Amino acid sequence: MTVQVAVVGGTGYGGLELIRLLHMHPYVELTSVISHSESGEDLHHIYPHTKNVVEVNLDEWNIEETLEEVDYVFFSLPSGISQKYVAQARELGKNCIDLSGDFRLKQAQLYEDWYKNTPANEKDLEEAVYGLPEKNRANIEKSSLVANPGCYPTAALLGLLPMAEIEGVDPSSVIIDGKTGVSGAGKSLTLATHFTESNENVKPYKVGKHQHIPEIEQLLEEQFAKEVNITFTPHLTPMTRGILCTMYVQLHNEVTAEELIDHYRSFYESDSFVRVRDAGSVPGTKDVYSSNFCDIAIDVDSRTNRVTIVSAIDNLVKGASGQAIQNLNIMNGWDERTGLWTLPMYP
Ligand SMILES: NC(=O)C1=CN([C@@H]2O[C@H](COP(=O)(O)OP(=O)(O)OC[C@H]3O[C@@H](n4cnc5c(N)ncnc54)[C@H](OP(=O)(O)O)[C@@H]3O)[C@@H](O)[C@H]2O)C=CC1
Ligand SMILES: CC(=O)N[C@@H](CCC(=O)OP(=O)(O)O)C(=O)O
Repeated sequence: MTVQVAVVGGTGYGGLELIRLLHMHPYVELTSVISHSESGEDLHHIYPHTKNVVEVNLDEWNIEETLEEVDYVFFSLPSGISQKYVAQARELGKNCIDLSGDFRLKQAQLYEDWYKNTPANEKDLEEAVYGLPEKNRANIEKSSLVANPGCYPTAALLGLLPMAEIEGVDPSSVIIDGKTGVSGAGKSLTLATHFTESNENVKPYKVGKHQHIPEIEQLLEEQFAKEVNITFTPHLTPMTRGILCTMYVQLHNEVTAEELIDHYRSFYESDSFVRVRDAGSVPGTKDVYSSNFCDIAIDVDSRTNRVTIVSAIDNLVKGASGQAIQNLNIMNGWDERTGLWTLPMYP
């Protein structure tokens, strides 16, 4: 029942979170952690908190040797870089789960426009399955290349998908106000993530230009079966982990918050990681910290007939590495919660 797994990009934040979570997985043997910058080093020399618990020596990317015994490869590399390594692994017949944005957008031109990079090869793009289990479970089961969703799209889509079944909802009325912790930017320092810039500050960034806009629209278009243009503004906030999306949708029929809550609960009946709040209760990022949960609240403003939806995730878990492991579980026919069923860390 055990599968052999490798992580590529082992010293980045996503890679490190994969290592932490895979260590708790009963059916996984972490055979290799591949690092371009630190190969040959023991992991605990770079990250002393791993000592005596996960003892690995970092491998270099040597496709034939390091991946020989491996069944599944997690890629936690920057967008634009990942596609090249994924293509090599797929030539060897490896199952791949990619955390970057390289395989999420089905239209190559959209990828070029928003990521300003060359798109992945046509065959891999066509075969990649968008790894949002709550939407795509049946396709993920059969897939050998999973494009793990972006962090904001995970939070936004889980909050918005059930609205497609509410009569008279125009998805182009959707406004998403997103807030993220600084770990969302990865471990490399930039001026924006510098302590003196991000501490005691909340700041919008990539206004109207964020690469997750076409990803959210692509999935909403599938769900609503019509063209969708959304407004999305992300904000950097002074916390380490967490994504909170507060979203507004215009209603054209009269629906109560209680009716919507009932609808959301039946929509997510089989989805263990989505928790819908009772009326009047709203989640914060702390309610899901270090866990694979997505907590959702819904309210209706009867004065404006607008719905407010709040969705909270941990960007590194449900927004990246936890969801990637949820996808591994689905690909193997295991209970989706395997290795992930933990309480959020609180306070
Ligand atoms: N952080 C987050 O919350 C989320 C991240 N993602 C996506 O996951 C991926 C990883 O993100 P994250 O871990 O945060 O980023 P980091 O910058 O923390 O890590 C990326 C790692 O990739 C490796 N790497 C960097 N440049 C190159 C290169 N030119 N060639 C080969 N390897 C390289 C390095 O690890 P090494 O030297 O060890 O190989 C680096 O540490 C990205 O695509 C990101 O967009 C998706 C959702 C959420
Ligand atoms: C704080 C911060 O900068 N967060 C990043 C998260 C992006 C990410 O991880 O997404 P991709 O995988 O689509 O590149 C951002 O907003 O661009």
